[in-house]
Amino acid sequence: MKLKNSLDFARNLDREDPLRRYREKFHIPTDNNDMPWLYFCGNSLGLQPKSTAENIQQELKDWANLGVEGHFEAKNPWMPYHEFLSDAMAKIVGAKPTEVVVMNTLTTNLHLAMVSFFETNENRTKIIIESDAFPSDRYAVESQLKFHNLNPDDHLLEWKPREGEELLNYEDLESLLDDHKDEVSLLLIGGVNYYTGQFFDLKRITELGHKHGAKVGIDLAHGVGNIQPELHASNVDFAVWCTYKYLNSGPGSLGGLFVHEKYAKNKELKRLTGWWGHNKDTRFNMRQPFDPIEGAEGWQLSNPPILSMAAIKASLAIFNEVGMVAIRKKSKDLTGYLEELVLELGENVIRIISPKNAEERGCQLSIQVKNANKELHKKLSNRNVITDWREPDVIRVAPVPLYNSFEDVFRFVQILKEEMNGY
Ligand SMILES: Cc1ncc(COP(=O)(O)O)c(C=O)c1O
Ligand SMILES: Nc1c(O)cccc1C(=O)C[C@H](N)C(=O)O
Repeated sequence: MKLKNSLDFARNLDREDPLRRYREKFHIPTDNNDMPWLYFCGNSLGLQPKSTAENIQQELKDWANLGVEGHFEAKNPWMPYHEFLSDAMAKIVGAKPTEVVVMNTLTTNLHLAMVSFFETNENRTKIIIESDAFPSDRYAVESQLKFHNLNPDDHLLEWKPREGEELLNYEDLESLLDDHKDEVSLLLIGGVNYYTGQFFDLKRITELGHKHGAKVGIDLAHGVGNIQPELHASNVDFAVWCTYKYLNSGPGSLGGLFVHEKYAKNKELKRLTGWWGHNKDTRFNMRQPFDPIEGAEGWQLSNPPILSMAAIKASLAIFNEVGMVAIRKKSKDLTGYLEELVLELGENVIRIISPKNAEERGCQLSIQVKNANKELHKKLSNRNVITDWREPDVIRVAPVPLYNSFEDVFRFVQILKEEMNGY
């Protein structure tokens, strides 16, 4: 019998992996000897699909040959280009195509959504976020409060972990809502927390929020393409995400917005507007009063950058082919294997703060090594192991099912073991 902790065992898992051929579809960075890096940073910037260049080239070619006529005559006409992304994106987040749109970037979309869904009245003035929300989310929320002349010190509430713990408990969220009865207007939660990797029960959170009269928004930066958020069924009011992490669409690429179908026809909802959100039939008549497109498209402002969208289109084609069910299945196996090998290093020297239950996390494990500091992360990088360090003391490791292998995981743990010596 092969030992789990052996290269042979890992290679065997790769041979049996139904998704193994997808690794070939990505550019994996290599060292000077053409050895592939051990890349575990798809939670920050996903790797480039080989089909991306071809997709972008098509649009460059059409622009060169057609100029402005490309809006209608390009192989993929630019005028409706964002629509080509909606079906695949909707499947990934568990939504109806009319509930999603690709536009802007994450933080911009968060602001636009808060303009619509953070409504205040005399009593309801507060927003709840996770105490360890990603900084950009916190800054965005603080600035929205200030925009409404509300002091964040009084109106920003934090859902905190218990003393000595990292993960959040739903009972504590409920107590927080009870303690601030009728005061909370919006709950904004990271669907998968960037630091711990905790994947929240979105349906449960939404039910809690709605029961207390609050709207619920989800930041899916670390969730999209990683877990299955089932946005429509969860009944969340809105969600926002980026596409440069697990959706592999390139640095600074566009974000996404989900607005639940129940708001599709609501033209009274406050929003910031632009011409791309206007009724497509009359957009070019000009001089029309604003008439929002029904659904998420009605939140668009500008005509979108086609070159970035071409990269997203390339990546979504892969997701569409594989499907989130198969991706999630491999993800649980791959991260489960990583967890097993890491725990063998000894719980007295290493600790995983991500949830133990695979249903409550995505692919990322957040690891603490006793007495280690950022130097350890540097040592790993020097050996072409790409992870990231998040202050104060966590190494985030995200094996991505589309391009990481069980062998990558095995090799990572071997190197970690060697470099941990001395801490
Ligand atoms: C949870 C979360 N929110 C917000 C951001 C900021 O995204 P962007 O720079 O695309 O607005 C990120 C990533 O950078 C993130 O992980
Ligand atoms: N987008 C990034 C960038 O351009 C530079 C550095 C980091 C990022 C990230 O996306 C960080 C990521 N959101 C995180 O969870 O830490």
